[in-house]
Amino acid sequence: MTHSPATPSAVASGAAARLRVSGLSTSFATEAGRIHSVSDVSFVIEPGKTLALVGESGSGKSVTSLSLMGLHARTSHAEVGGQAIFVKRNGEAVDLLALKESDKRELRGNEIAMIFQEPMTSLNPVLTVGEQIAESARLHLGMDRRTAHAHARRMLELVEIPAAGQRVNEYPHQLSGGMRQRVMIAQAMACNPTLLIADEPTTALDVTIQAQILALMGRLQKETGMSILFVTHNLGVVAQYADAVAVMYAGRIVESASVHALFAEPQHPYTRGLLACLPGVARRNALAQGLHGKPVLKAIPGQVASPLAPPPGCAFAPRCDRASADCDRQVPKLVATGEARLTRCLQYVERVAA
Ligand SMILES: Nc1ncnc2c1ncn2[C@@H]1O[C@H](COP(=O)(O)OP(=O)(O)OP(=O)(O)O)[C@@H](O)[C@H]1O
Repeated sequence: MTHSPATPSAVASGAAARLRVSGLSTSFATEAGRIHSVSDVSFVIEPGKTLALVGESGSGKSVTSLSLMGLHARTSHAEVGGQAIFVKRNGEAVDLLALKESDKRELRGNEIAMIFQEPMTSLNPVLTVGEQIAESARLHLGMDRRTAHAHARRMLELVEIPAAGQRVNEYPHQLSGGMRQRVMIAQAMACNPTLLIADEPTTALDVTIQAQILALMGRLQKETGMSILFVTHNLGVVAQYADAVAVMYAGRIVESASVHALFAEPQHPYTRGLLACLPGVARRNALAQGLHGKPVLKAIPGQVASPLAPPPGCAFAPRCDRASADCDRQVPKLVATGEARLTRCLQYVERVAA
């Protein structure tokens, strides 16, 4: 394990944190060399709040969430450094990155649950949905078979699956995509997690179903007080469902702020570019419209730097219309630029230092 120097915590408001990630870095050994997919990522998620991790494809969002859960394939030769302090239900603080595998397994599916974009890759095709939900209840809550089955049915009702008594005995392939995503959420909620990591959970669904699933997650969050780390590339979803947002570019967080502050006054040139790429109406109405405005990230001219050969300075500099020669020399630090706001741009480093 490597350890990066401490950096300021993103979107820190002084409130107690459910999860405080500091200096998370992940690299993979590949035939072409070591790939640094995530570098020095820091953020805070408060109890009952949602932090959206947003960025273009390949920016390191999924690697960040998988690193927190210790879910990289052994064959990827992942090296993960930094700290991720998670506060358990009983108030005990543990570093997720330093836990033994058995302790990690105990937390996963119990205090921390995860849902992904494609439920078919996570659900077991040869078990009924009821058996799968019941299995985690038996494992983590110590329920006997009969109680766990009843619990599974209650969970399907909780996620508003009609005819739950019948569905509980069906196999994943018998359900629609939206229903399968509800089953994943039911499975995730079966042990009443305090942190839900949702990696693009609605991207594969059509807009109406997306809205229903996101509304369901919002309701469950209100009822249970769980925190959510929401990985997405959809700014509309961010605007409508998150409290705070961290924007990733080429493996680093380049800006973090409350959702309102970020949409009202984006600071980093990359964030400004992302928002400028949105259609005018969608941008103006993003906070109000959310999902129905469909403001999905659009391409900014130029290409994302290769993680195999990152530029020595700011990775966004080659695409940035405000870059100066200094930007190519050093990676800017993430600096506090306002209340619960951080930006990684030389312009702000200089402004804060002045
Ligand atoms: N196991 C691995 N081995 C080598 N490189 C990897 C591995 N997993 C991810 N990467 C690389 O790390 C970078 C970040 O990938 P990641 O999947 O986190 O991006 P993302 O922001 O989640 O993108 P998307 O929205 O497309 O899922 C990419 O360049 C990817 O190719």
